[in-house]
Amino acid sequence: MDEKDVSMEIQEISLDHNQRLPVSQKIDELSTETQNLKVHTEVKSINADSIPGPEVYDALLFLGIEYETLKKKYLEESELLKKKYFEECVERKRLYNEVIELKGNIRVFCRCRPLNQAEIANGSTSVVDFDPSRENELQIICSDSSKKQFKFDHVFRPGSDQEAVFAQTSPIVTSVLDGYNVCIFAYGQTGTGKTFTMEGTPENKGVNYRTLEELFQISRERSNIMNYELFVSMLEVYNEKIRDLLVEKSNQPPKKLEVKQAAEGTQEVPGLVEARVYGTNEVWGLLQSGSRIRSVGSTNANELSSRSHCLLRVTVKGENLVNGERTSSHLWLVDLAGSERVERIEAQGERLKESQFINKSLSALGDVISALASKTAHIPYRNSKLTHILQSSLGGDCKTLMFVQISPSAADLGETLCSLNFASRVRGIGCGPVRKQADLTKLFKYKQLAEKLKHEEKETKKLQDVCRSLQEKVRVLENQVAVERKTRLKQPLKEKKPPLGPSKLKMPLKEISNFLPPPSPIPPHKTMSYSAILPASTDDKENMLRPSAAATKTKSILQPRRTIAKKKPSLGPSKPRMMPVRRISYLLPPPSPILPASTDDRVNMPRPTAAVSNTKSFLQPRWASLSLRLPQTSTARVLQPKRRFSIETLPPEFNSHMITPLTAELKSRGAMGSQSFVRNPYRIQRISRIFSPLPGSRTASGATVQATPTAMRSCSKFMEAGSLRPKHSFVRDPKKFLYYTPY
Ligand SMILES: Nc1ncnc2c1ncn2[C@@H]1O[C@H](COP(=O)(O)OP(=O)(O)OP(=O)(O)O)[C@@H](O)[C@H]1O
Repeated sequence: MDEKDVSMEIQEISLDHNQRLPVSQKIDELSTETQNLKVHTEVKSINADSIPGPEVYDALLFLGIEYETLKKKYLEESELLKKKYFEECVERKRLYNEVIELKGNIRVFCRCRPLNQAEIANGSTSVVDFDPSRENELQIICSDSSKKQFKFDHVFRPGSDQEAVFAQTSPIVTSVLDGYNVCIFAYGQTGTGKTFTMEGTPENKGVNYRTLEELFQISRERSNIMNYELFVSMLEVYNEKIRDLLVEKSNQPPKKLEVKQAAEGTQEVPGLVEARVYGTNEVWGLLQSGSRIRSVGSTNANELSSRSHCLLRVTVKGENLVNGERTSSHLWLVDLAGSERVERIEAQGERLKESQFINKSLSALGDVISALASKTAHIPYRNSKLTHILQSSLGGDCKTLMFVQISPSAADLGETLCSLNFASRVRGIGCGPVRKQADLTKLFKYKQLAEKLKHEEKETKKLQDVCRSLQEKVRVLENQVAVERKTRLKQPLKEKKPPLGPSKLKMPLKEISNFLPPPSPIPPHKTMSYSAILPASTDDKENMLRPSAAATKTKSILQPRRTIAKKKPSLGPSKPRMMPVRRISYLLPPPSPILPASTDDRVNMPRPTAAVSNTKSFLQPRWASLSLRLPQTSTARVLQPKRRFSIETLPPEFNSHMITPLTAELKSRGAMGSQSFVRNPYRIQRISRIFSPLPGSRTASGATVQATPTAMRSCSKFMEAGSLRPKHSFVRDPKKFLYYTPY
């Protein structure tokens, strides 16, 4: 019986009897007891030693609080540091850009390669001379032993290594991280080291690799506030065709690439490979693979001559982690094809064609640079693929750096001078910040505006002075008028003449259009007063001009300060007497029926025509609108007033001294007469203006005519009412003048 059979038997026994064996039962009981004992012992030991006291809890609590405080402090300080760093970055960016702007947005570095083996073997000598005291200058010894000096932003001598070159270049390339578009290109004769400067060799890596290395380095440094993504594209422009250098060569024909304008206005090449790069390790391999595909050929100037322009584009997309600001900028690193003379390299066939394309695009680049220099409105970017691609990164706010590569060999003297002259022209663009130069044009405009403003201010000041002096004169005259008015008001009482008018008619000077005549030796009934010209019961009464029918009923109207007369058709045979009134408000009759052409009694109005009669009276007023001659015994017919205007007359003693522009002219023509021009009030206006006194002229009595307020008002009034406008706006104030108001 084997072991299997025994266990089967035990199982059967157990199942049969449905109960366990006493041994196994005992074992179970014992194991349970042991377990309980174990737990009991453990619990006992815990109670004794392991439960921490309240001091431990306190300590734990304290540590927890301290941990929280420290954590909070750390977070605060790191925030503060971040902020400070950000501020520093902003300030650095601002200062750096200021420096770049001051130096010029286009900078030119010159690099001279050493004499190569072949040249040394040929016994070629160097024609480039460097003055140790002048770092940025070089001299070219011409064939006639004369020296030509050139100055650039930096000059690298044959001994300068790649590191020294990049040390000067790095501030410009890194501004791409601040959101600026940057373009660096190497220009020069074939075999002068353009590719060496830009690409370099595995032992002496050039600007391209070092740039990416620097960009990675800085983006790592700024990682706490900035997040950068770097992309690389590589293309060549060969015979005016764009070729993607990051696409592996295949049997399929290459994709046709074109320059297109993106929605944001930048120039893009749709379909161009854009490789995201994360570190320097992959970059070198990528650049090398691109360079390998590049079109090269052998010329007698360079065994591995670049037959195309090689463009490396680094796109930087940045996100500011503090303020969320996003930037996207391009850095172009261009290795141009050699600027060689076709005949010099003895190019033929394919090489000749290549050279022609190369020279054409280089000349287009020269044109763009010239246009940028002369700030012409149109920059011919589209004349070549090269300039079209670089459009967004050449000129304006972009930062441009040009390496002009030269050979020291005497054999290359001509080409060297050509390259240096071109580079000098390019540098001319960057003489001073682009924005500053743009401001100069604006500055000139502002200067002109400022001068104009200054002149206008001067004029205004002058006018204000004139206005002030006129106001002063008016004030003086107002006082005089007030005194005169008082005197006149007293006089009629003394002489028992009818009162001049109710005192309530005392109006401010502005509203006074006339004064009553001074007391006259002529009996009252012969003077041109209201009482005289409005007899109560004769025909003359009807002939008198009156303002309205109602007016005649009111006595107050008959005693105005301003005398109102009505013109009559016939005034009788007697010689009319000159009114000593200075101004009379006159109501004009309708023109034709009431103004007989040939009676002495008519109202003789001055007019400047040759037909005017010999009567000099119309010439008497100096500031008068009209001189009025009225008969001593008038038999005027009452006429319906047509128009109302003011007439001024002057006392006869003014006659001989009155000189106005018009009288002078009329006198000289002998054309002064007495013909009335009442019919044409517009002419009156003009005459009134012309009759206004000459500045500073004085009357026989010594009064300054110019200062007479009536004259001023008279003149201004007509100027205002008629087509003749006052010269200056300040005399347009309607309150200052009485108006000639036709009604
Ligand atoms: N500064 C330098 N120091 C040492 N060697 C240099 C220097 N510059 C150029 N060279 C060497 O001169 C040769 C020609 O240089 P490179 O090919 O860069 O000229 P290139 O201007 O690019 O010519 P191409 O326009 O024909 O392409 C290379 O062998 C390069 O290593």
